Amino acid sequence: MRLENLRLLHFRNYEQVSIPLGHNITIFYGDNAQGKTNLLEGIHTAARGFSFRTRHEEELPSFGAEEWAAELQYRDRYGSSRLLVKRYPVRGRMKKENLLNGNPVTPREQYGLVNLVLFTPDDLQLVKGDPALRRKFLDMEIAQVSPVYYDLLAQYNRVLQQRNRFLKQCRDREKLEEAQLLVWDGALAQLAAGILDHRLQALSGILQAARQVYDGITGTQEALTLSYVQKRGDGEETVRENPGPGAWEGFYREQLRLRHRLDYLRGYTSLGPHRDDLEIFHEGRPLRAYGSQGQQRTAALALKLSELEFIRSVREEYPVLLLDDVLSELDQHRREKLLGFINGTVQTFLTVNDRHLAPVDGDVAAYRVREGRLEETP
Ligand SMILES: Nc1ncnc2c1ncn2[C@@H]1O[C@H](COP(=O)(O)OP(=O)(O)OP(=O)(O)O)[C@@H](O)[C@H]1O
Repeated sequence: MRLENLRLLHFRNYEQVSIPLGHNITIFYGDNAQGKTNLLEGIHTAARGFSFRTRHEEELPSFGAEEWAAELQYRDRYGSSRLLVKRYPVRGRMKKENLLNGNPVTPREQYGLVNLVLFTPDDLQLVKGDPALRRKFLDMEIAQVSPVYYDLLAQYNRVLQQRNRFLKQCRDREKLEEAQLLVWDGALAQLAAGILDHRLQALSGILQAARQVYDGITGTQEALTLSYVQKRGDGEETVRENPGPGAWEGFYREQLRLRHRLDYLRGYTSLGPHRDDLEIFHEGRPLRAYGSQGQQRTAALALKLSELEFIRSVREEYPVLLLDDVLSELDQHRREKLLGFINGTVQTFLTVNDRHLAPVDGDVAAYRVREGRLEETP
């Protein structure tokens, strides 16, 4: 997968820009608040159809503008293509179009077209931070290579919202309507089972890839392990086996039913993939509790880089890597490992304050970014 060109129109602090992206590594460097991240956001928005920084698309047009567009030219093993995402006013309303080579694409179709791995300083919190970060990590990784998983997640979230809404209605009426709740349980159980099965299947590939990086940085051997933890509302359980979606569906039906009262009192669904977590261990000890900050960051780095191998193993080509402001957060040893790992294998776009923090050579382009203008430098 190679990105070839990015065009932005009235996007953030770019009035109009066209940037050739064909190099192995492209570095956007400069002072704070100049527009470096806006460029990665532009790539992401054109590729995926949405920003990674905000859900509020009214923030994207340049100040004073209403319409904006982001266009990406890329090449994969099927040839060259063009993705265009634009939003503009029509009769007082905003209209958004997502086009692949001029033809409309749905968000689902678009999601897997350009495989991207995005790494931001927030991801360095992957080990210690909120469980939602680790769920998002898993979900984004799997959904990119599996449209089935993408659908399961979308449907699950919809049914979960409906079940939660129903629980709140019951609470407001002070009456638990079990028969209706069982109907929601059935719909949710089937989707939850599919999600859990996909996650557990993906996990061993992710671990294998993450270990290569982790061992390479720490000089250990298979020190990193992962376990999948089911939060069950009234406790938690490590999942050690995967009996398959049929068995999980039965499990969820039963366990959701047993939690009717608890869920009614709380007004939300206390069991399911939306509550689960990943526990990350170094030599058998949870890194979250016992790891040094360095170990935690190394594991986070290894897990993020595992996405590259995981996607390649399924898609047979590397995704593109977007590194937003991560280099300055890593010490020299980890920085060198990271750059050594990507250099020459993965097309990478990175932002950094100081050009010297990215001492890469080969097929590299560097741009100094100043107030939404780019200047190519050696
Ligand atoms: N919709 C918009 N229109 C015009 N300018 C915008 C818009 N949204 C953000 N900006 C400007 O973009 C700049 C921030 O850009 P960006 O987040 O890319 O910074 P950066 O160069 O990555 O900085 P840092 O190194 O601090 O992360 C700010 O000057 C901000 O005012």
